[in-house]
Amino acid sequence: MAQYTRVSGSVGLITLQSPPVNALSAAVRQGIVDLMQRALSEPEVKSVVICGQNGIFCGGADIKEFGGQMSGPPLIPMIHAIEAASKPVVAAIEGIALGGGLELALGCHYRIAHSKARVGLPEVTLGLLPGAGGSQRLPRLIGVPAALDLITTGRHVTAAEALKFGLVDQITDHNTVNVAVKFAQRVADQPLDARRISTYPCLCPSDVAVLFEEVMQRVRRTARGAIAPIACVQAVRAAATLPYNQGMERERELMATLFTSGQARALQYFFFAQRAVGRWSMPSGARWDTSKPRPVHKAAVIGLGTMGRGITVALAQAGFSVVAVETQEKQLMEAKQAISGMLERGAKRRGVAPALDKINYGRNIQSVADVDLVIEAVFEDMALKKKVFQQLSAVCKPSTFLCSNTSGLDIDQLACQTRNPELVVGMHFFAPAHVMKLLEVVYGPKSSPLAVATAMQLGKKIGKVSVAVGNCRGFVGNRMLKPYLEQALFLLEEGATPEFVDQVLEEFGFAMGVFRMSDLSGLDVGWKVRMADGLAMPDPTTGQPTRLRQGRRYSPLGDLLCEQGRFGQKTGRGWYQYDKPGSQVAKPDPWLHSFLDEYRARHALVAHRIDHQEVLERCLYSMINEGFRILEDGIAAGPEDIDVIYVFGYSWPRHHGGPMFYAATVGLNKVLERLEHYYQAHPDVPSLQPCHLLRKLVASGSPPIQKWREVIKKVRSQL
Ligand SMILES: CCC/C=C/C(=O)SCCNC(=O)CCNC(=O)[C@H](O)C(C)(C)COP(=O)([O-])OP(=O)([O-])OC[C@H]1O[C@@H](n2cnc3c(N)ncnc32)[C@H](O)[C@@H]1OP(=O)([O-])[O-]
Repeated sequence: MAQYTRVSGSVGLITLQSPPVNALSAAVRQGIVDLMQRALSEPEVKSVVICGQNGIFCGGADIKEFGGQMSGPPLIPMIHAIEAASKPVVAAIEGIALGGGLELALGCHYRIAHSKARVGLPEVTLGLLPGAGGSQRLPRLIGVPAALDLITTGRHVTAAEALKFGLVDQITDHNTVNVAVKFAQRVADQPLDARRISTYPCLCPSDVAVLFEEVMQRVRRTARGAIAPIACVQAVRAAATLPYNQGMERERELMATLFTSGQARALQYFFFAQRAVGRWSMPSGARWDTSKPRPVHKAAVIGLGTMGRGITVALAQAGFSVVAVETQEKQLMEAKQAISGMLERGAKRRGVAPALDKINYGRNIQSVADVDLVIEAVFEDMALKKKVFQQLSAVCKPSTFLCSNTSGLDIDQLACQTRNPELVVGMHFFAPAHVMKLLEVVYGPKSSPLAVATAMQLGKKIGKVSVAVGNCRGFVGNRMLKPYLEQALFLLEEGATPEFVDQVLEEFGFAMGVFRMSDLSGLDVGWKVRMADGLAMPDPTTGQPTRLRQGRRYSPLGDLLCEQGRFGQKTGRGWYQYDKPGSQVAKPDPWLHSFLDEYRARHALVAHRIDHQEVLERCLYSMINEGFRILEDGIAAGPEDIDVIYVFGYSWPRHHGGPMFYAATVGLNKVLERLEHYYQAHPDVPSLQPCHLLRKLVASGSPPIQKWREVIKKVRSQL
């Protein structure tokens, strides 16, 4: 919807009204079309201002409309009509002008922005391109290099940067609508021919062909299979090489392909999934909207290893007072230096002062007595963590929330060490903790909704996408990773090479295949965990064969490499070889290939030809199957939680939506059928056995992902 008022006698003011972000829904577009006609037909009106209500200009096209039948006036002719208007039209940009919102502003003859406004063309992040003339007008206004940057990255720019580009005509610290109205009065009788961006020539640098080639190469490298960034480059190239009308035709063709693509559906699903995880719920019925968080002013971090340092930086940068505790003097000094360096570099990047004074360092746990929330980040060892929780419980105020940064240990066991187990939750950060967006907030059986709400709120304040999950070994992310890693090892045993498995996964869109990732993070990390679990050594008492542990198939390949000191990049050898320890350039290692041959011969394994499809299906479907088990167990409330965890924490390619969305696009019956096939071939691998919920969903006709929660509820109620 949109509202019309006449202000200062001669200015027609059109206000977009569609909370929360004044998206260009069918009703809003109809409103703009009708009210523009009205403003142009009223003789007293000499100029027009378009603004948005509640200090927000426009968040772009209404993404909710994309899935269904589009109705109402289309955007392109609406924007053309504004540009062709005989009276000056001024966009008064407050808050944001994004996507179609900025394209609307580009159709206006002038743009006035508030100094705190942000503008951008983020369509690429939704699998689209700026298809309402944005790809053609922006390069004509700000030049090809800047337009390519904005359109291919989708980044939002500040009003100051927009002014520098010439994207807006003026910025103001005052009431933007008032300033725009005065401006509109001033330009009321000025000629408009020079203000219609579609008539501008597209000014290109002399080496424009080289520029396009470079950008295309960069985009192909970083897009990891995403098609929208490539189409964005092609659309801008059309602006640079074709007359406006032909460029618009090219924009339309490219947009038509993107609009109906699976990638656009996945990215738009993911947009809403990211927001859905904030509306968390617990199996007890506690929810985000009925559980109030308690404010946290002062926090503490215990243990200043890699994770503790990152968490301290994240807290300090967000403005929290932090008590950072490390009992070892040498570690404390090193940590202090490292944290200061991280804060200084971050502040320099953001052009602010480093938050060094937000942190008080100490060696004594007593110094956390008065904090509101503690994040324990000591070594991943249950006995050690239990001891720390006992101490914290004795030292802290009774109301202090006690959180553990663990990647998979039992939160309940830690809660049991404290006086107030209801105030204990897990906060699983991902390394580097001040950079990675994901936070798993883990509730145990005793955790109160208050504690979950407070941890979720804290996560939001430090810029994380927080997902509330239940307590089980590995929580959601690492629990699903286990069958994926396991399949990758089995594939090596059966004839594949690390290079081939990685290549398939990287072609799918992962930033790194499983073996390159393992070399980067260090093979010894998992080895230590497997040793603690009694898995890494064959059991001499039972005489079990080495490829069978605890009753199921087990691959000792990783353990065997570790026994040889091959820990990955840090030792210069792992699944690959490196020029020297610490080097990042992975090269295939002939030694490893012979080692695999010998291993297969020793275990009488006959290598067979493993193709692309088998790698992808076994690695991904076994992981997805675990995802269904997680939903069945109530560890994640819905598929969106799993998908957000995987995209933000495990570099799952966003244009595939996340593992659960991917399963829905492949077809649940196909996933089920292939899992059955592989389970039959490998009956000693329980993770390949299709789980009950997957069967139930298929039996219910494979409903769309948005309806899975209903089936999940039924399955859980029957348990
Ligand atoms: C076809 C021609 C070409 C044009 C293409 C386009 O324009 S493509 C579009 C290009 N535009 C973009 O890509 C911009 C996408 N939006 C954003 O980046 C951010 O939402 C924000 C920066 C506008 C506000 O951030 P913030 O942290 O302050 O708030 P928040 O993020 O929590 O959102 C609040 C609520 O608004 C909802 N909602 C938001 N936008 C839209 C929308 N366009 N539509 C529908 N809904 C939208 C959002 O779902 C949420 O709903 P909930 O969960 O409360 O029910």
